[in-house]
Amino acid sequence: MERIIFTTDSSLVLAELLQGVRHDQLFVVADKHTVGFCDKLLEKVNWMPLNVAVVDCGEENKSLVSVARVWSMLSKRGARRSSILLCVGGGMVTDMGGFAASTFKRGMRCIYVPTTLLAQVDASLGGKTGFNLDGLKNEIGTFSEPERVVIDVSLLQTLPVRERVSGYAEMLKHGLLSDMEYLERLLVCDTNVPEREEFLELIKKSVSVKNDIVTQDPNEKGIRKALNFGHTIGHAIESCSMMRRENMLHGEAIALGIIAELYLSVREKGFPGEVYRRVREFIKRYYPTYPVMEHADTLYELMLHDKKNDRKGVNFTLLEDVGQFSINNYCTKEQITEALNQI
Ligand SMILES: NC(=O)c1ccc[n+]([C@@H]2O[C@H](COP(=O)([O-])OP(=O)(O)OC[C@H]3O[C@@H](n4cnc5c(N)ncnc54)[C@H](O)[C@@H]3O)[C@@H](O)[C@H]2O)c1
Ligand SMILES: O=C(O)C(=O)C[C@@H](O)[C@H](O)[C@H](O)COP(=O)(O)O
Ligand SMILES: [Zn+2]
Repeated sequence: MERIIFTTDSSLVLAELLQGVRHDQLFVVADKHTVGFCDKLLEKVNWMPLNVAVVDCGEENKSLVSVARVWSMLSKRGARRSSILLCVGGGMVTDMGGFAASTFKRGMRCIYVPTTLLAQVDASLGGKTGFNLDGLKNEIGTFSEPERVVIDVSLLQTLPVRERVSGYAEMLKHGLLSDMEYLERLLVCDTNVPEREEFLELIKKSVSVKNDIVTQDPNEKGIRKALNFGHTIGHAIESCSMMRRENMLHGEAIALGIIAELYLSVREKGFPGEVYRRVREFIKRYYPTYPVMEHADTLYELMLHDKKNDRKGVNFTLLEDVGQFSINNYCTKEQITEALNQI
């Protein structure tokens, strides 16, 4: 956890972390919204606005074009391996910027300042970096941890409610993977008007759930596949929606994936039906739906690209109970279609 710093004064923390880094060796990547945070974040640091790469917002820009923009800026401005790339933004920026850092000159130093709920509780942690290719999620990527992750929940004040609800889906996943007490707290918390202190506690709990799993299996050989719960189907929904140029958010797609994969868990692993129904009801109340049955064949084709798959077929993490997961389960197209029908 030493890598993860919680603070309410991120500009002070950054000034300390960047002490000794020459101003011409500090580089920044942000998107068109989050670049607005840089003046305040770096108010105590001598930095050069020319050393900033600004990419367009949104999942469709988690792309090779954006990565190349970051690489070009680094190269033209004389970045070295010992330079620092500061990634300021949501999961799009930390995944894509982290990838750029992990490959520039085969790896340069990197620090994340996650500015969305989703990035603070999930995307900035654990070292998965990458970008999308031909509509497929994170098709290209590396495992590479930033040196530090600076989590400042005061940065979330400007986050639109829809983005906050999206991030909450990954917290629900963490609740399902950890214990009933945490899941219960999430299910009774109003995602629209969270009470600040309580919300900080929930964020810290999610960070520790993710961190505990990643520490045991950083390269996803085994139990880290638990963190992919909801994603076999969720990523297919997200890709389908991205290819159709709809604007579905990662967490919105994962929430629907959680419904379907919990249903499979009830059917295949005896997950308690009552908990499934409560989680489904919560997701139905707060998240937009998607016409999955209209796209069932496309979704199945997309699932065939899931990174967890091997020759046995489409690979699912399923749950036996809250906090008890089972990895490497293979489901048939018929089982998957029945699960999609529950969304
Ligand atoms: N590496 C991982 O382990 C991991 C985990 C979960 C998700 N992800 C990835 O994360 C991405 C989604 O991340 P996201 O939900 O943060 O989306 P995002 O990075 O696209 O940000 C969402 C929007 O919010 C804006 N924004 C960011 N911070 C803001 C703030 N404080 N105030 C106002 N607006 C703000 C952004 O500019 C953007 O328009 C997906 O690509 C997903 O695959 C990665
Ligand atoms: O950290 C992990 O491991 C996860 O699976 C977390 C997910 O929430 C995240 O969306 C991740 O990027 C998915 O990775 P992928 O390997 O399925 O592309
Ligand atoms: Zn995710």
